Order: sequence, then structure tokens, then C-alpha cells
Amino acid sequence: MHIRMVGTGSAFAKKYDNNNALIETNGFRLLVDCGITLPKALHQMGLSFPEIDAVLISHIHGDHVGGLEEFAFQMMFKYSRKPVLFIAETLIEPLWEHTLRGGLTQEPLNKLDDFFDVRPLEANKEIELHPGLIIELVQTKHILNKPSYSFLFNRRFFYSADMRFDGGLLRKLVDQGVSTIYHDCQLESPGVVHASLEELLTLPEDIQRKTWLMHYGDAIEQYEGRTGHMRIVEQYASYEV
Ligand SMILES: Nc1ccn([C@@H]2O[C@@H]3COP(=O)(O)O[C@H]3[C@H]2O)c(=O)n1
Ligand SMILES: [Zn+2]
Ligand SMILES: [Zn+2]
Repeated sequence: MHIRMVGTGSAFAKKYDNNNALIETNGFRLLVDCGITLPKALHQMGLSFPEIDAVLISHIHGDHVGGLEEFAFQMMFKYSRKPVLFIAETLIEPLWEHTLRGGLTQEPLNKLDDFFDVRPLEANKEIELHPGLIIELVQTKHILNKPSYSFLFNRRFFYSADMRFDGGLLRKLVDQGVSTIYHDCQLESPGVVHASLEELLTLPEDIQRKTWLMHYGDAIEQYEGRTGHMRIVEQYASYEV
């Protein structure tokens, strides 16, 4: 399974695009989150929307869903296709009512299903998105009373959505066989709604060696060599996980 980050930046980063990714396996290309900067970043990578087989959403923040309106419009009016949208069932209503409805509604198109082939996902339950690509949604803490889901792919690759530090969960995942963790990282403390670098540096060495940092601020270059045993995911680079 390959992963390419379309962006590795925090919500307010300006040197890096929104933390969105492409997971590619067996000819299937899954977009993980679709933020504000995604349409342009994807274009700069030489890709267009019809080349994406499905999109998966972690939570309702602009750097994760802000590009969905353009995705929906392009697919509907330029390509006459309805993209597959994998999304936790708890996020379906808020995505439409709070994010997309205003821009997309034009009678008779007035619901999420008019624009996307919606595939609701249940947390803590494995599902095969495509042959060879199994996912489990893990609800992780981010903003109070606002659901956010991290992703476990093929039981071995953990991709954090925006989440607060949870060393116990990471320990459990590694003990269960997870070999690679991509984790959002806020460089400055306190993290508040994200794991801070300071907190991530408290992880035991064996977990740090499996951990790669993403969703970072523009100051990341100043932190090179200061991330313990954790590596930094590079924007646009392709990795085998
Ligand atoms: N209680 C909050 C809520 C949000 N934020 C900032 O807003 C950003 C929204 O996207 P994000 O990637 O979740 O990161 C959030 C914080 O930077 C924050 O700092 N405190
Ligand atoms: Zn974010
Ligand atoms: Zn967020």
C-alpha cells in the first residue's frame, strides 16, 4: 500500500497544503480528506478529480472537508459522475447541513446523495473498501462533542485524524501489530486539540520509531533533528506503508 501526502500542513500553515493524503493500492486510489487547498494541490501533482476512486472523511473542519464543494461540482458538471464518499454515519448530516448545503443546493439537487455515492461507515468495525484495503474507524478525541475519526488500514497502518495525545491508544495499537503511525503534530505546546510534539516525545522509543509526523506548522524545518526517533512525512513524497 502506497501513501502520498497531498499536503502535510496544519490548518493555518501557508508553506504546506492541508493534511490530505492519497492511498493507493491494487489500482485503487483513495483520497483521505479533502480540505480547502486540496483542489489546487491535487492539480499541482498532475491529478484531476476523476482519477480518484473514492474519498474518505475524518471530521468536519475546513482543512479536511473544505474542498468537497469543488470536488462535487466538478464531478457533477464537468465529468457527470457521482464520486464515492466513505464517511462515518455520524458525520453525514453535519457534512451536508453545516458545510455543503449552502453552496451545492440548486433544485432539484438538495441532498448529499445527489452529489455523492454515500457509503456510511460504522466505527470499530472493519470494512473492505476495495479488495486488499481494509479500514476500521477509530473515534479519537479532538474537539469536545464533535466526532472525529482516525483510520486503521489493513490492521497495520494507523493514520490519525486530528486528535489529542493518546499514548494508551498508540501503545495498544502497536501491541496489536500496527507497524506505522502517521500522527498529526502541533509543534508548539500546549496542543489543546492536537497532540503536541512535546507530548509525542514522551512516547516510548519503540512507538516513536514507528511514528511519522504530519499536520505540522510552517516552522517544521526548525524542528529537524528535534523530533526524537520520529520521522517527518514530506509533502508530495510517496511512501510504502
Ligand atoms: N478549540 C479550538 C478549535 C480549533 N482550533 C484551531 O482551529 C483549527 C481547525 O482545524 P484543525 O486542524 O483542527 O486545527 C485547529 C486549531 O488550530 C483551536 O486552536 N482551538
Ligand atoms: Zn486539521
Ligand atoms: Zn480538526
